[in-house]
Amino acid sequence: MSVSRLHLQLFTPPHTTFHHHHTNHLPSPTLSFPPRRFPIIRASSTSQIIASDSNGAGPGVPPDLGSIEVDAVTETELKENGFRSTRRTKLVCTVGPATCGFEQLEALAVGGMNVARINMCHGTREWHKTVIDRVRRLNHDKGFAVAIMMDTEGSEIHMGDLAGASSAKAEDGQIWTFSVRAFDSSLPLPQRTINVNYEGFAEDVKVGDELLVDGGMVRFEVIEKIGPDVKCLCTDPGLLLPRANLTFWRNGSLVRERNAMLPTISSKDWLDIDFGIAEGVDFIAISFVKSAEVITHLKSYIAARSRDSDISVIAKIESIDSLKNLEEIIQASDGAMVARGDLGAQIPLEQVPAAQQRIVQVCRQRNKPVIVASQLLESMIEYPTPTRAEVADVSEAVRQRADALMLSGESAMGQFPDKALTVLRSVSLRIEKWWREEKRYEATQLPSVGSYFSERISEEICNSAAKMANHLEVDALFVYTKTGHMASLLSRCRPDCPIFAFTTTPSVRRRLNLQWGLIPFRLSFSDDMESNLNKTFSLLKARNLIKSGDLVIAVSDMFQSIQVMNVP
Ligand SMILES: Nc1ncnc2c1ncn2[C@@H]1O[C@H](COP(=O)(O)OP(=O)(O)O)[C@@H](O)[C@H]1O
Ligand SMILES: C=C(OP(=O)(O)O)C(=O)O
Ligand SMILES: [K+]
Ligand SMILES: [Mg+2]
Repeated sequence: MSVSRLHLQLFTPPHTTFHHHHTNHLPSPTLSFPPRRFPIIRASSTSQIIASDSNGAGPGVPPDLGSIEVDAVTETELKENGFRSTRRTKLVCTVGPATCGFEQLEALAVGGMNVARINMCHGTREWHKTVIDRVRRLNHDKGFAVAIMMDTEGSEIHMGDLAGASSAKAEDGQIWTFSVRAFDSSLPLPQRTINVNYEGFAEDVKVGDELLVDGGMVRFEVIEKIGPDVKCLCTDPGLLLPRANLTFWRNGSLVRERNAMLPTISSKDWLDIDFGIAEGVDFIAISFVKSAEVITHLKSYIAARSRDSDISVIAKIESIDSLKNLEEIIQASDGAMVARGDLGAQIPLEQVPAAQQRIVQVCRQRNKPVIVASQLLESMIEYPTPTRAEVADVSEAVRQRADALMLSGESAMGQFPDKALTVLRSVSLRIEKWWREEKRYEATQLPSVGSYFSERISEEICNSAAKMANHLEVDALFVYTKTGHMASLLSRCRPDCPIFAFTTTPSVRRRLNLQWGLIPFRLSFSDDMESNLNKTFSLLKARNLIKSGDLVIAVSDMFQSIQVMNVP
């Protein structure tokens, strides 16, 4: 065999960190540590590698073939299409009445759902628990690694439940009453009456204000206030849906009176968060985030409550304040969502695309996963094919290289959840392929994100490894990562080849599912890279996921090196 192996290695103390502000005063880490065990660049024959066994057993001992876990769908995709064409953009599906059954969830998982989202605005905690249990069972029984995201209700102003009706039609010229009264829930609501959840509503609105349902799907004008009741004239007819969001506008701008003082996390949200922690969800998405403090506060709450504090906090960017404080919020969070539904009700619609572009870019720079959400395929709630405009919108999010795309009503209550997922999948694949073929390297500058010198070394290693992978046209990047950090640094570079991320814990593996280009595997590994590589090669080869001769680049967070090699 004429395979060669290139090994670049940097030495820093594994557990010592230097604050980079101090690097002028401290000796360089490379100088203060023992001499290198290997030359910086080494070429060696791969035949040596096969001889040693991962568990320290001698040659000839069969490797533990059952000990690598990869998502069943990804495995099929890798086998059928080879690595290069796997999907890089991740898919989040909101689970609702249309998709909460076990078989329906399975169909979504088979269709490529990476993360299942439950929206605490709707349904009961028992209902959500059933969904969580089903996803867990699906993962356990069928070999998926679908992560669970719980989305809080937040203190938005919204309509009540329509007393059980699935919708109500508001016609042009009709007078409707929006009321903060506590109606008897066992009785039907009086005709053309809508309950509002925000107690200050009747005080805050003024005659002449415009009332927008779901950011303008239906419009009213406030014509009279009578105690707790607000009489409104319908000016743009449409369908009112249970718990639809309400905003009111005066002289062309959003009214933010006492409602702007509502807490980001309401008392009901805290109960939901406790529920999420108890259930061990993987992500908690926080609605209507206004500042970084609320995120920091929640993160310390989670760290104190949950055993391994391994729940990621996603900031939903959907308010004027969240755009104002965007950089700090994203810095404090573990990821963000471009929540275009409410965002489009708070800023003029024509500003939403630029806001999306900026949020995606800031997330990428700060190395945080970002989800583009809401109305991607809205027409598919009712129709089996998307509009051309929707396809163009999905393409744009993929072209911006967002980590993930999300379905809301399309999967929660639409008639074609699986078809909608197929559209996201095929459009993602096509645009990603087009990007690679056109060699559209972006000019995006990736600033350093770490504050410690050792973190900066990891970043430089990942940046270089990704660049080498592109230039050498390797088949895959391998990353051995306990916390997932090195994997995210590679993902941030958006390399041409997929990234096989090996991690030891199931929860890290599930969370990596949200990040662009990562194929997460669970594998127990040691601090010895030689044996990790041997073990991985034999396990993946045994499952026909890689073959002799494939060119890979490997990095790890235990050992600061870049290795280039052919699979033996
Ligand atoms: N758990 C649920 N139970 C009932 N309906 C749901 C549930 N989750 C979502 N839905 C339905 O799907 C629609 C779209 O979901 P989503 O976008 O998450 O919520 P919203 O419209 O409140 O922003 C909701 O308006 C609601 O009609
Ligand atoms: C995703 C969003 O939030 P929710 O569906 O909870 O309103 C949104 O507003 O776009
Ligand atoms: K929500
Ligand atoms: Mg929202």
